[in-house]
Amino acid sequence: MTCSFSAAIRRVPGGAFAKTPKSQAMTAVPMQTSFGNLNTYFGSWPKRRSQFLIYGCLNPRRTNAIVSGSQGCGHVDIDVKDDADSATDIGSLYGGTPQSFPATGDGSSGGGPGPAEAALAAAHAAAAAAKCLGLGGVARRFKKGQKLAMVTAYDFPSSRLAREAGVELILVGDSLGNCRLGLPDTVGVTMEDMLRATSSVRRGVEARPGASVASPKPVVVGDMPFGSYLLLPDALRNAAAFRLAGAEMVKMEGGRHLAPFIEALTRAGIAVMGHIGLEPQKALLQGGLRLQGTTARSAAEIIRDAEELVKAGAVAIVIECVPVEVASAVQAAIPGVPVIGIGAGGEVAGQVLVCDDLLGVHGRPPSFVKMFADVGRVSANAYARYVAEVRTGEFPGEAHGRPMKPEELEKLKELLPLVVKSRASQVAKAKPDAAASPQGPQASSSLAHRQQGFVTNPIVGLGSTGGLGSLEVLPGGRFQALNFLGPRASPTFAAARHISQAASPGSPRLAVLPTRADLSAWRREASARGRRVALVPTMGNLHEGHLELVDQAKELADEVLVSIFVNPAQFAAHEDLDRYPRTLEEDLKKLRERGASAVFAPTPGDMYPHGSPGGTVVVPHFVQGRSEASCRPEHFTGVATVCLKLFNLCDPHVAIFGQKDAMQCVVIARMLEDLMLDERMSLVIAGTSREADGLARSSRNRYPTEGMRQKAPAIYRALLDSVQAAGATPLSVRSTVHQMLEREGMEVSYISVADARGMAEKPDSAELQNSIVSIACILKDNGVVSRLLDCIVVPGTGE
Ligand SMILES: Nc1nc(=O)c2c([nH]1)NC[C@@H]1CN(c3ccc(C(=O)N[C@@H](CCC(=O)O)C(=O)O)cc3)CN21
Ligand SMILES: CC(C)C(=O)C(=O)O
Repeated sequence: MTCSFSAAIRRVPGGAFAKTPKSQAMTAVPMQTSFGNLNTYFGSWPKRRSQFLIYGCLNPRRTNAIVSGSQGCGHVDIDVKDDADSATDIGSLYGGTPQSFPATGDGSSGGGPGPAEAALAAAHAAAAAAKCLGLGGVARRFKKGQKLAMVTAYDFPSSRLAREAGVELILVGDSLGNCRLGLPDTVGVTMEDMLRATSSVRRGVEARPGASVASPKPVVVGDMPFGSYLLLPDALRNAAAFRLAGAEMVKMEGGRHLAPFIEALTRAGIAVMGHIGLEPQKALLQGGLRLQGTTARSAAEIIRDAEELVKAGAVAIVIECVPVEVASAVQAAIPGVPVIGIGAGGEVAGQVLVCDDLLGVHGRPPSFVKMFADVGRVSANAYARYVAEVRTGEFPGEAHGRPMKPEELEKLKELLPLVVKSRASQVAKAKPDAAASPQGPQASSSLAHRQQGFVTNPIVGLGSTGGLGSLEVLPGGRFQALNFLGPRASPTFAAARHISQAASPGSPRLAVLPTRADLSAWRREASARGRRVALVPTMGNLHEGHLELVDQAKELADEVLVSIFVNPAQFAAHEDLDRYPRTLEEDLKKLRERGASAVFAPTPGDMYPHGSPGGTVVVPHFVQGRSEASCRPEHFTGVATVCLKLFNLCDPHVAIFGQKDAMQCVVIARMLEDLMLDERMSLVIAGTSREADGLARSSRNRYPTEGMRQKAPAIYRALLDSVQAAGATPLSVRSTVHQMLEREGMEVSYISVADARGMAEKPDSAELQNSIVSIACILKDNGVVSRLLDCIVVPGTGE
């Protein structure tokens, strides 16, 4: 430790400590300082060490007490061995003996580290995490051949996440403009924007990391925005502003013409990172955001630029969007300086990516980006759930609010008897028995939904004839009313859609995906483009009901993927698997006209490589023996299994089913919940699509003879009449429907009035609200037998 009394440790904006010249008259880095000491000017200083330097105090506990919040200014210059990667130098600075990290699981000490060793290890880890990697640390890792990871950050949380992940460098990129400010490109970003971002990023780096983080703090690089370094004085002033805002280095786009700037900045104590290849601030002159250095001549220019920048003092170089070989040659030409590539291959010292690109939150990432997570999608689901839960009253729940102390509440009631009493009593009464609450519709209905976890659109199935209204089953298996009614039902809307399709000839194009491999390629492309995907699973033989699902899917996502697969596993041996109508060409034509994006039409062998149903199946036990499952015991296992396969393959944001197959909807909703798929997708149940006379549309409607067709609408009429009758109960519905349909000569396989969530049959005299009334009928005519299904949902009260 040598004392030369030439520098001061100052607290800089953002709270970090930096080493600066003692007097303002001096250059940023004192001329007499040793080369080895240079690095100490470019990192920010760990608080403990700075405090020691400021006060020259050997007792760290005492300094903690003295310094907090002070604007420290001292005068000790020390020759710090910049060894931020080893956890020893804080100890030696304070006079401790260097300790080696206790080896975990070391048998010699008889069963791992004891409490003292563990505490020491934790202390070392904390000390390491509190340090700054600094330019010296980066240089050391580079010399050791370790690859360097740099990522952009623009604010506190993105910086904290990057720091906790252990990146070496954080770039406060001017991509702030297009990524976070909604600008068309990076050109409109101002110094003000960048400084605010830089100080926030600095705070994220300084925030106390999670307990498991042992890596030192990364170096923060400020990206000089367009126009901030046109003239040398601008460059100096603006770079200094970055330094004060918390950046340890600045990055500038440009070739050898920047050499004098880099020399001047370096002389002023500001480290510079060059940026060559694609320079987005110059995109207009470079022919757009495209690959650079594609010719031998231009590649050679780039390599010379790199050499000149390094000669001028650049401590690192970003190279963007050039062929792999060019980036590799740049690194070879400047072996002493790390080259950080983006879209430039792996033969360089490190990589940089825009955080929004790797997280999947940027709409249009460049093609060289790898998306490491689909955070955009996770977020979209979270927002959708939030909105839905606010609307249904599910949120806030009891855990999300605080009650008033009873005695204060009493006093308040006395003060304001009219206002307070009524509300408090409502809540108090509604709680124990929500459904039976005689209170206002608001309180009782929202609590009823919560109890049942079920919200219905009151119009679904009740008196409507078209495919109107729909239910969304939210993550967590809840149903939410979706309002497709307005625009869909209006003729103007239909006309507008017609015109918009006609106006773009040749599109929409329908991708036909006959194999899993085709699907997977299509799906990846959709992901890469940040497109939301809605899946409409079908067995083909498409009718208007399916096409209405496609319409609704278009409202919910960017791409509509329709699967067409006649699933052998859901047909029992005696059922009509072989006779099931297969009309692929017609189906494709209809989907093309309707504007679906893609059709996945696999073979049974592709879906069941080990034969159907295969060794592993999904069994929805909870419906066994109930309504449709009582007739077709294996059917729902086949349905759930194939849907799970389809969800895994298609990875949709949302899947849409028609409500007509009520039990199927309940089975899928429950599967999503039980197998925790609801974390990544939601389910929308669309209202049953009906012919003008009320007959539910079905792929099987081709079967009925003309005579059957005449009779079939009686099914829906019977359902409606029975539930709308005054004082209707589950018992009355069951018996009325039976009588009405048997009078028509139909055979009722079952008529079920079930709890909408679990499909448990409701007791005879239970409330009819929140039930699914479902039916299967057998029609016979001239030796032809047909089985027709229908259902309606009876909504809860108060909606
Ligand atoms: N989100 C985001 N990611 C970035 O990587 C990034 C930004 N924004 N903004 C600032 C600059 C601009 N960058 C970009 C932006 C787009 C392409 C791009 O689309 N390139 C085409 C290459 C076309 C060609 O080679 O001709 C591509 O398809 O990747 C490249 C770099 C890199 N930077
Ligand atoms: C793409 C990287 C290198 C960048 O300059 C930015 O994010 O602004």
